[in-house]
Amino acid sequence: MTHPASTTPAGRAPGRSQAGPHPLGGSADVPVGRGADITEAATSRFVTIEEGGQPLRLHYNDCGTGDETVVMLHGSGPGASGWANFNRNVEPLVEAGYRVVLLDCPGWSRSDTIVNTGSRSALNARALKGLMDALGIAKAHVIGNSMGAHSAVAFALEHPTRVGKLVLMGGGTGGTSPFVPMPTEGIKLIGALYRQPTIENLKRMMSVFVYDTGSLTDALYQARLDNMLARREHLENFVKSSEANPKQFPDVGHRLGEISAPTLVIWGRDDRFVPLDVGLRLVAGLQDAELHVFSRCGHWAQWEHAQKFNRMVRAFLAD
Ligand SMILES: O=C(O)CCC(=O)/C=C/C=C(\O)C(=O)O
Repeated sequence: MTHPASTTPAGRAPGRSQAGPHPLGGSADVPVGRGADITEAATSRFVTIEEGGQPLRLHYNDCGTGDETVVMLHGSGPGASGWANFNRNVEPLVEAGYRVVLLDCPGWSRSDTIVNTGSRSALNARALKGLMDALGIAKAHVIGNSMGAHSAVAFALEHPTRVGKLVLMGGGTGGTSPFVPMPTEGIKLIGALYRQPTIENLKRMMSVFVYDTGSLTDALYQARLDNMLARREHLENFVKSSEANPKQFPDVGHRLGEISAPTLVIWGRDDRFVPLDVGLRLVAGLQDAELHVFSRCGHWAQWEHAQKFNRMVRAFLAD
């Protein structure tokens, strides 16, 4: 894989964690503890790792304290971020005693931009390893949504001793569905939105994204649009990456049997981005997996059915 240097100004020492805004004070390296307000601003951090011989600055949110860490990896939509994807899922895990880390993958939100011509699943897995190494996290449970699930599987394949349990929603491997025309309608709408980032195209994408569009507020649309337009280079570089390599998320179905990590697979029956049969492939291929399907649910199970999702994940991780 080759890619131009990221936009990070040279000279930052890889592996050093740097504070983002931290109104609660305290060390840049100390996550916000239980009980303190868990907000995006209070938990915002930066770390610089090395990728392809270049410094790559990553943004992440570090929430709670605990002996066990849960890392959450977001999806590939324009304007996505760890916080945008998982803000309904952080506090229940912090309250259960976990440290929760939300990574913004390279090319999203406040992480450095990048043109990726290889496997984006593998790139994100390297970023996760670099983050964990920088933070001294030896092992973590990994929760991945869509692209985040593809990346979690790539990480488990490359670093099996660094993974506790996996929770995969709406993703986990690329490949062709035997039942649904590809690219799916949702993936086509994501591509259109990257190329023409307008509120109209955002609403078109989100109208397919979740089952109950009544839950999508103007505030959510605006926040998402602001996120998208704040980093136009991310949008442009996603398009360049896809043109250079249309298979950003390769099919690793033939390698799923290598993964022994206990895995909870969760899908929306009405997922119009990554179809349910990918979930069936995961359960069939992984060594130790179980599947839960939500009816009345699209591509964002952790958001659309947050309370039940959080209860299930807490029980699965504690088991
Ligand atoms: O192309 C794939 O297989 C992955 C698609 C994907 O990751 C989409 C996710 C979108 C979001 O999570 C989002 O827009 O928040």
